[in-house]
Amino acid sequence: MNGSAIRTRRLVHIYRSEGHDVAALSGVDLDVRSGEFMGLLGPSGAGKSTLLNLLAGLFRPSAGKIFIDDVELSQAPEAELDRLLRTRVSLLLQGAPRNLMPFLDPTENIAFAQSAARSDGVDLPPPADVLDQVGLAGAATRPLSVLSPADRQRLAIAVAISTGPGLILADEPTSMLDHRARDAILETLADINRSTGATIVLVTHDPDVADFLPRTVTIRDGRIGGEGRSGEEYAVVTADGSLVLPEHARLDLPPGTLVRFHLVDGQYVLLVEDPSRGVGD
Ligand SMILES: Nc1ncnc2c1ncn2[C@@H]1O[C@H](COP(=O)(O)OP(=O)(O)OP(=O)(O)O)[C@@H](O)[C@H]1O
Repeated sequence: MNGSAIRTRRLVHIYRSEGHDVAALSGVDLDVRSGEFMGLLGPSGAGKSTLLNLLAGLFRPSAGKIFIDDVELSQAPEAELDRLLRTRVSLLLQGAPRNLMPFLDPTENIAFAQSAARSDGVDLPPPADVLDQVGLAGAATRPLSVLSPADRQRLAIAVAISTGPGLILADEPTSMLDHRARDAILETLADINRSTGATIVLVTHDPDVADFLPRTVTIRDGRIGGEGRSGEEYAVVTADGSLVLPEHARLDLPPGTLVRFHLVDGQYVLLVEDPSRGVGD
């Protein structure tokens, strides 16, 4: 199965609460290719969870567009949207227990997660195969209370993949785990990405998780603040032609700094104007 592609254009989200509005996203243009495994980084309150929830269709953006494959979420008829989000998109909430039924064993949790898609006539693998895929074959009928935190997270992942999604959205799937468990969960997700081709977008605060991922996008103040590719940091030109400075350059280049773009041997070089030079010097 192919992974889903994501495209957002000028995505804006404003939370309206009594007395004041909060602009959580202020114009996000994000492209994720089918089958990518990528991370969303950024400081607390930057808008990562809001973006993830919008991609999962949990609520509608205040403005802008979200495409999952060729479907624009705000234009899709309700029934098509429901079906797309139920069959193609899985959201893994932060904290394994929020994704699980505590009184059901692992096999029953998978069967429960699959029940709606099965009644739509979708052909799905048996729960035992899904548990095997995440390394939980030996825990099929164990009560959740005896599973380790890492195994509970594996089960939450199993639930997320049990409907054969093309897109897995995971909110901090490795938080609250020790380093060994974290690395094992990342390997499990990487294996799912390779074997099923599903696109995976995960939110993380952990620099070690970011280093593991082939691509990261940093959200800052509700905008795309930069991109990382295999450890290399890049600034990103936005749709309106502006360039968000990397955090470290902001200290040296305060607002109002003049810069020139020079083309030298086919490469752009950014030259910072000497602030002591007056107009007409
Ligand atoms: N339901 C809500 N009502 C009002 N404001 C909200 C709501 N949810 C989030 N916000 C605000 O929107 C902004 C973005 O929040 P969001 O949770 O998306 O950030 P985040 O990057 O995921 O942060 P964290 O890493 O702490 O989870 C913040 O200023 C937050 O306070």
